[in-house]
Amino acid sequence: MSTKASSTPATTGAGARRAVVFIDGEAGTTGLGIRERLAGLPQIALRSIPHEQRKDVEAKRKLLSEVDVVILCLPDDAAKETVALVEGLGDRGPKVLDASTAHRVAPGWVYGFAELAPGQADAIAKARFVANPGCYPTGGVALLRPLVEAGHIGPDTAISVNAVSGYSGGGKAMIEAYENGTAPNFELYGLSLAHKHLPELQQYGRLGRRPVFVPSVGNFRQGMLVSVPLHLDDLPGKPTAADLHRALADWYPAGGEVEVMALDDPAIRAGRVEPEALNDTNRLQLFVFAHEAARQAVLVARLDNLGKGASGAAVQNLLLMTGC
Ligand SMILES: NC(=O)C1=CN([C@@H]2O[C@H](COP(=O)(O)OP(=O)(O)OC[C@H]3O[C@@H](n4cnc5c(N)ncnc54)[C@H](OP(=O)(O)O)[C@@H]3O)[C@@H](O)[C@H]2O)C=CC1
Ligand SMILES: CC(=O)N[C@@H](CCC(=O)OP(=O)(O)O)C(=O)O
Repeated sequence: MSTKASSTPATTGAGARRAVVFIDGEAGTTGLGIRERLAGLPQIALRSIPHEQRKDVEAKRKLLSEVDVVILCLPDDAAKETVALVEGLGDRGPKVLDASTAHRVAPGWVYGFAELAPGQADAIAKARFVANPGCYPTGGVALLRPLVEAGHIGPDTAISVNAVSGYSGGGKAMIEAYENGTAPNFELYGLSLAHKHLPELQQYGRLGRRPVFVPSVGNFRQGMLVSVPLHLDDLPGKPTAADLHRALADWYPAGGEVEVMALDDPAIRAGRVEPEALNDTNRLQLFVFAHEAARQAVLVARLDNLGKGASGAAVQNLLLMTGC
């Protein structure tokens, strides 16, 4: 797979070339999660910079010219700096998979949500620059895009998205605050209503109006729920909850990472759902809760913020980008 003459020779037991990958920010929460997942994939060879040189620009530039793909697990500003180094290398530069927020709605970048729409996985496979989605938009876009495409959500429909995340979503600093007991057990945040995930949520959800987005974080390490309350009579064509469920089920192929839960699923019958059931997986579950007589529904997405919301999706994209 490697196309770089100077790459460390990398062969599988069968002698086939392996894709050579550098994770910039490999010691952070997302980087570590990707490394753990890649440990079981012999078709990927990892290259690293010694820890004490991890922010050394020259060391980075050299390694970038020797790998097939760089995965950016960095704060936004640092991600932009590494992208500038890659661009400076021209054709000798690697493909880029950016896990930060820096490029998700930037021109020239492909959104790394393979299940977004037909053809998206192919677009990721062919792209030089791929932006891994945010954890919350992964759930929100997965719920909303099919309903927009089916005409159940119109350009004028007002949408609110509520969500709760495990504290690992805030990276090393938030993990430390929760684990040393200095963070609250639960809090709403983003209440200036300008969370960094709004642009991608609106763009890839194809929402005509800016949604109201209210995230929250609780005292559990990982796991996530994203929910969208709906008044069915306010939607175009006044659909039933079964209509919404059918639109979701028709959109996602059976057997993929996105699973539309049956209307008689135990969680739906019980009227409750918890956030941790998909931890350490790359799966995403979608639920339609409803009170048909009251003409109300609540859509819920469940995922692991570190799985399909970050490192799991990154590995899925890496395999598409390398053809491994
Ligand atoms: N945690 C999550 O659930 C998700 C995170 N993301 C995104 O992924 C990115 C990384 O987040 P996360 O892993 O949580 O963050 P962490 O804070 O856990 O890790 C960030 C890592 O980047 C390193 N770093 C910072 N600047 C540089 C630099 N210039 N060169 C090399 N390394 C550098 C840090 O090292 P040091 O500490 O030594 O400075 C640290 O190890 C962010 O953009 C985040 O928004 C995306 C989806 C979900
Ligand atoms: C609990 C918590 O703080 N979560 C983070 C989002 C984590 C994430 O997905 O950030 P990316 O945009 O880089 O993907 C936040 O709200 O900023």
